[in-house]
Amino acid sequence: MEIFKYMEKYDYEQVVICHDKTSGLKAIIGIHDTTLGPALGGTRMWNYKTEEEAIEDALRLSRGMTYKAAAAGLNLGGGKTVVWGDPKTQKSEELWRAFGRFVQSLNGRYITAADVGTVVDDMDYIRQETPYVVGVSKTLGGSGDPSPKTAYGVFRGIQACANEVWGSDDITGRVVAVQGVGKVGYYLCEYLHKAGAKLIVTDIDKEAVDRVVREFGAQAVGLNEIYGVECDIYSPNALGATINDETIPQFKCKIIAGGANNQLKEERHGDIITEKGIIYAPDYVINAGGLINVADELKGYNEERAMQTVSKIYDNIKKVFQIAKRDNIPTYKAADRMAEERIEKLGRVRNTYLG
Ligand SMILES: NC(=O)C1=CN([C@@H]2O[C@H](COP(=O)(O)OP(=O)(O)OC[C@H]3O[C@@H](n4cnc5c(N)ncnc54)[C@H](O)[C@@H]3O)[C@@H](O)[C@H]2O)C=CC1
Ligand SMILES: O=C(O)CCC(=O)C(=O)O
Repeated sequence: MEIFKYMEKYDYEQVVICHDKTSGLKAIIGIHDTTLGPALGGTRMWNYKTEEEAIEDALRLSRGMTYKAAAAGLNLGGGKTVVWGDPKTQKSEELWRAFGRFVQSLNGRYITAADVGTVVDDMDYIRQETPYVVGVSKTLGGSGDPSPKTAYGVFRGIQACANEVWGSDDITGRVVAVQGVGKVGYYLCEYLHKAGAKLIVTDIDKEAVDRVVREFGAQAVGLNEIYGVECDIYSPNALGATINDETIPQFKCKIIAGGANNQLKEERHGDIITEKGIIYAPDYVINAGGLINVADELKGYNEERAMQTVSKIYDNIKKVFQIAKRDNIPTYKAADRMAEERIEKLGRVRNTYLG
């Protein structure tokens, strides 16, 4: 991979390669854009096959965070770390503390958090070396598991979609097909059930399915059946890339709105569902509740305030729809435009010399 070519193409600011022999730390911090504020994004620990794969992931993910933060209305830029290693066998206190010292050396340009392969305990070790980490334990002033907040944001996004399609936030009697009833999916089902929706669910974890059937009266279906069920809303909360050439012909829904990351297999699938008349809530706008929640820690965590900000995902989704109509483009492109416009305008505002 030609790093500078890639950085130039997508306008990256910085890539930091961190190594510590004692702990075996191999980490790559990607800082994409800090126009709006310090770059915030989680640390992913993964056993990448190659060095190149790890660098590519750090870059791709950090750029995604720029868009997520900008679209959420946060004063934050985009960053992400990948730690190259097996999260099951290669974690240690010294590894996280070595990493924490690298984060500290950036003096607040980058703030880390948890991601795939990392948990609150890892963040607590990092906190011993730097204040530039969020998603730490509640006893350290942190906000704990972000999943319920992510689910609340997805629920608010679904209400915005309902309003767009049926002219009302009320989802009483609407049928929602929920794929994945893990952390986010479970809490989402709870919100939907309380709001009077009917649930059809699937998950590879039978116990997780049984729980939502028992608690929320959901109907369980097979893993591949979920795409073709008669429903009003399809809500992906498990895997990425479930909007693809195989699934699109099966969809009977009017709305796609869920918490999973990277839902469109390819961008063109966003065009195809728009042509089919399906309203799509762009993933990084609707699933920003976790980010909004951890970002609140920077002000001294206040759960009520965090929930109020998460609730605004309703307005963010509505704004995406307005831009899509204004510019006659699919919603996934409108989301990018909304984020880019905010960065550009505020970037210019922040150019003013303050003396
Ligand atoms: N937890 C959070 O706050 C956030 C999560 N996300 C995204 O939301 C999605 C769900 O995240 P979590 O709930 O935290 O993860 P999780 O691991 O708790 O839940 C995912 C669920 O999907 C199920 N699953 C896996 N493969 C499946 C398949 N082929 N068909 C049906 N179900 C399948 C798993 O068994 C599991 O129950 C992920 O894409 C994640 O990246 C995005 C933003 C924040
Ligand atoms: O929710 C978190 O813990 C950090 C935010 C983040 O990295 C993400 O939303 O992907």
